[in-house]
Amino acid sequence: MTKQAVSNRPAFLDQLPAQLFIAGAWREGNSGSTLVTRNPFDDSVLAEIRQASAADVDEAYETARAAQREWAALIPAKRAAVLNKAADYLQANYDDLVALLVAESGSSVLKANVEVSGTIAATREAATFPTRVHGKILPSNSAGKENRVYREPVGVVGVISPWNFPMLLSQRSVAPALALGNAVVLKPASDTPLVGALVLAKAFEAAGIPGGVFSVVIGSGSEIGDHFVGHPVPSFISFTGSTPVGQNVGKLAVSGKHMKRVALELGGNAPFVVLADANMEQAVRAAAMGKFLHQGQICMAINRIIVEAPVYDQFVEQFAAHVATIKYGDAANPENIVGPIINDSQLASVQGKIEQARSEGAREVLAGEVVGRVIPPHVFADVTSEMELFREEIFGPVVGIVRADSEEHALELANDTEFGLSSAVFTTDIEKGVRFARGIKAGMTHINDITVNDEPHVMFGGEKNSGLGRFNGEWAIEEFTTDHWIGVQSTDKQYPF
Ligand SMILES: NC(=O)C1=CN([C@@H]2O[C@H](COP(=O)(O)OP(=O)(O)OC[C@H]3O[C@@H](n4cnc5c(N)ncnc54)[C@H](OP(=O)(O)O)[C@@H]3O)[C@@H](O)[C@H]2O)C=CC1
Ligand SMILES: O=C(O)c1ccc(O)c(O)c1
Repeated sequence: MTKQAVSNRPAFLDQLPAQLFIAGAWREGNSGSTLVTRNPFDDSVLAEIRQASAADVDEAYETARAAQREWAALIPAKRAAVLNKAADYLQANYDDLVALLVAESGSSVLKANVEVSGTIAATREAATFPTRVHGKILPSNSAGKENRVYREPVGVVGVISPWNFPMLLSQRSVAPALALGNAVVLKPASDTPLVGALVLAKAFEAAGIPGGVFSVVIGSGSEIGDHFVGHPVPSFISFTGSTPVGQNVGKLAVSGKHMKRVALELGGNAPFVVLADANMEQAVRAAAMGKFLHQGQICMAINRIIVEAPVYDQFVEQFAAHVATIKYGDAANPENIVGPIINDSQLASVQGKIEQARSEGAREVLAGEVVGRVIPPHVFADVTSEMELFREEIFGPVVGIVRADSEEHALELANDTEFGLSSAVFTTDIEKGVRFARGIKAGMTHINDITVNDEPHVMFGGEKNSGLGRFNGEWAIEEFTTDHWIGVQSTDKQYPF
C-alpha cells in the first residue's frame, strides 16, 4: 500500500449547498433524518443534508408537471442552449469535480477524470437531441385521411442513480430526458448525493433551467423509494443499480396504481475471454484495467476471466505479475488505481467473496491485507463454474480465472450466467472474434478491448437480468419520447350508420 496521503476537504464544497433543489430553489428537506456524506477512505465528513420527506417528493413532481409543457414548447435551440451551458459549467469546474468525486466516491484520480469528461460528453450529446426528434406522416387506406405520428416527450421522468459512477449515471438519464422536453426529478444514491446530484443541480441552475424542470431529492431508497417510483406524476422511471432493487422498481412501475415505463440498468457478470491466438501482452493489460478500475465497482467490470487452455498458465503468470504492480490506497494519491470500497456493507460483501473463494478451493495467486476499506487486488485461478466467484457479481477488486478446454467451451462458460451486460473476447483473428462475440448473449461485447466501454452516441444496455432498455444517442431519444398517432380525416367521410 502506497504512503497515506491526507484526504483534503475539496474547496468546491464551499459553493455547493448541502440541500435539496426543488422548483429552482435550494432548501432543507422536511424528513426528520439527516444524511451525512463522508469520504469512504477516512470517514471525514463532507456534508450533512436534511433528507426529503414524501411531501418534498410530491412538491418536486408537482412542480415538474407544472413546468414541463412550457419547457417542451421551447424552440429546440433554447433547450439545447441550456444543455450546453450546463456542460460549460461542468467544464469550467472540471478539476474541482474530479477532486469531489475522489473524496465522496473513492474514485481514483484516473477514474474521476474518465467520469467528469464522460459526463460532459454525455451532456453535449444530449444537447444535439432537440433537433433530432422527428415524427412520420403515413398514407391511409381511408379516403381523405392523413396519418401523422408525432414523437413527443413522455412527460415527467424520475431518475434513480447509483454510487459507482454517480455523476455520469445520473446525467446519462437526466440530460437526454431534459433535452427531449421532459421534466426530471432525480434521486441519487445516499453514498454520493453531492457528485450524484447536487453538482448537476448547480450546473443546470447556472445554465438557467426554468424552475421545476429539474429537481433533486435526497433520501434513502428504502424510505422514499416506493413513493418516488409509484408516484402518479412520473410517466417514466429510469433506474440504475442492483438487479434485486431494479426488479422491485420494475414491479412497482408496472403493477402499481399508476403504470409507467421503466429503463433498468442493472447488475453484470462480464466474461473476459482470452482465446489461444490472443495478443497476450494486450490481453493481460486490458484485463487489469477492465477489472481493477474503480476497484471493480463497475457494472461492466470484468467479473470472470476465461482463458483457453493452451495459454492458460502463461496468462495466469503474466496477469498476476502485472496486477502486483497496481498501486492501491488513498484515492487522493494520483499514483493509486485502487481506492477504498464505497461503504462497510459493500466491503463485507467483497471480503465474503474472497473467503468463499478460498473455502471452495480456488487457487489464490495474489492477495494482500485489507486496511480500512482498501482491498488490495486479489487474483484466484482454477475457478470453476460452480464457485460463487464465477456465479455472483463481485463489485470489488477480486477476480477468478477459469480454464476453457476449447473455444466452444469458452463460449459456453461466457454465457453461463443470469446476466448479459458487457463482455470481451481477445483474438488476433478479428472475424473469429466477431463470430464469437455474436454468440455471447449480452448487450455489449468488445473485441480486443476492455468490457468497460461507454460512448454517448452508441447504445448502452444489457440483456437477461442486466436490465431493460437502452441509453445514449438515438436509443435515448427513443427511450425518453413516445409516439402519438393523430389521424386527420377530411370532413366528408361517410359512415355506414
Ligand atoms: N447496469 C448499470 O449501469 C449499473 C448497475 N449497477 C449495479 O448496482 C449495484 C451496486 O450499486 P448500488 O447503488 O449498491 O445499488 P442499489 O440497487 O442498492 O442502489 C441503486 C439506487 O437505488 C436506490 N434504491 C435502493 N432501494 C430502493 C427502493 N426500494 N426503491 C427505489 N430506489 C431504491 C438507492 O438509493 P440508496 O442509496 O438511498 O439506497 C440508489 O439510489 C451492483 O449490483 C451494480 O452492478 C451499478 C451501477 C450501474
Ligand atoms: O453501470 C456502470 O457501472 C457504468 C459505469 C460507467 C459507465 O459509463 C456506464 O455507462 C455504466
